[in-house]
Amino acid sequence: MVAAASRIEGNMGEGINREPSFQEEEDEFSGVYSIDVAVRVRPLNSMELADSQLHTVRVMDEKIVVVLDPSKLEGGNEDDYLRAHRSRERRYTFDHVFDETASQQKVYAATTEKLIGGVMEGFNASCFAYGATGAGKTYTMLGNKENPGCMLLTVGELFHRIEDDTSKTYRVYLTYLEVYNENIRDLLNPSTGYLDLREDPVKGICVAGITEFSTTNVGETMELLQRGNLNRTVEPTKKNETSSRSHAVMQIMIEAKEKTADISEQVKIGKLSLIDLAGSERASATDNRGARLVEGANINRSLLALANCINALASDSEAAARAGRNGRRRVRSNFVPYRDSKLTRLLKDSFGGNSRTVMITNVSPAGNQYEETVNTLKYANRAKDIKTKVVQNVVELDAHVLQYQNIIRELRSEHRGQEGEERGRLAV
Ligand SMILES: Nc1ncnc2c1ncn2[C@@H]1O[C@H](COP(=O)(O)OP(=O)(O)OP(=O)(O)O)[C@@H](O)[C@H]1O
Repeated sequence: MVAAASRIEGNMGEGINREPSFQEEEDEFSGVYSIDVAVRVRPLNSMELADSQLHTVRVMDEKIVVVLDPSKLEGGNEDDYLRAHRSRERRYTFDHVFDETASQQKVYAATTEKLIGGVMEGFNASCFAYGATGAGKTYTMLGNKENPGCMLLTVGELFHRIEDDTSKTYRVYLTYLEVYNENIRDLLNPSTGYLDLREDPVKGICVAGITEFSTTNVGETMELLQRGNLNRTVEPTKKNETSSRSHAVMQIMIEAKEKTADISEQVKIGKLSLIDLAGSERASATDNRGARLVEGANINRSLLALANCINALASDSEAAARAGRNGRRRVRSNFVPYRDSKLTRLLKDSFGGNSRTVMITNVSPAGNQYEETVNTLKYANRAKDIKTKVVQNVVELDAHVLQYQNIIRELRSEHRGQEGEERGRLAV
């Protein structure tokens, strides 16, 4: 089987002169954004060290990543290689590149932290970790007790800022789901079985029947996340002892309302999606059989669908930019095959819609992971070209008042009915 990522074509050294991510409109959060793409290189693990695997990835200026072909390195000095084989190396530029010494805090500060302010102001944002199996996605997104990852650090900071903001009242609730073998399961309430996606004209893509848990502090949120993780589908594979076999999506919804709001005030509703994708993998490299092989095929199917969407969206953005440079208006856009998998339907907003999006690309530096690393970087390089348009989600409070009025009306009529029954009984 060919790894999903291999469908993405990238040129050696492409993107070196890339401008940093930008906002085309003049206001703090709304506007057109390029997807922010970061790369994180994990350290060689104990097995790779015991196996004397070559370290084939170099990071320069926290922006450039260079991958050396291990077949040209065998027996040679890695630094000599750099001088002798400059033309053979693969070199990419990204918004941020973190080497193996980068702390969880550093990765978080450059990626998800900058999404928090917008989400509190009613904007949507997404961060997802992409990479080969065992490359460090779950470590980056979730981490562990000693080194919490982006999900927990983001939630911590979010509640910090909510506490500090005395001008508004906030309501925070969260959902946590997995996409496993093309089925959606609620990780916080797995007894609900498989859930369906639907498109809401106001909320965008929604999972019908998913349980939303209201949360008021970090401790509560961590408990919910831990509970959800116990329900996540994880199996040992040859490449990773605790390989995530599903895509996990945590969504935090934040409703913000001015404390001084009068009856016609507005409610801002922001949504932050934090996504730990399952690892892309080659069946030949993982030696998987039976159920693991079927899972792998489904994982690759959804990642291939994601790659195809990224390709279509990136081509659109390039064509629009070209048309703009030539003073033309581009009218035709590519068909984006979101419907090819549950994952792409679920992430439609994150890529092609109303969301500021950060992609964290995880790679291993080990020589025996060379192909996976290069494929992953090509994929990420393509994603840099995608642009999303971010707008604020505002709901008129009048609509809520109307809802409450309806509820009060129903309760009153129920109460009246009960009173009637009571009177009837007394009269008998
Ligand atoms: N930056 C890092 N520093 C230290 N250890 C790391 C780092 N990244 C990953 N690891 C370790 O490497 C192992 C594999 O990482 P992880 O489980 O995060 O991979 P993954 O990409 O989520 O894999 P899969 O797709 O199979 O679930 C874990 O033991 C993890 O703790």
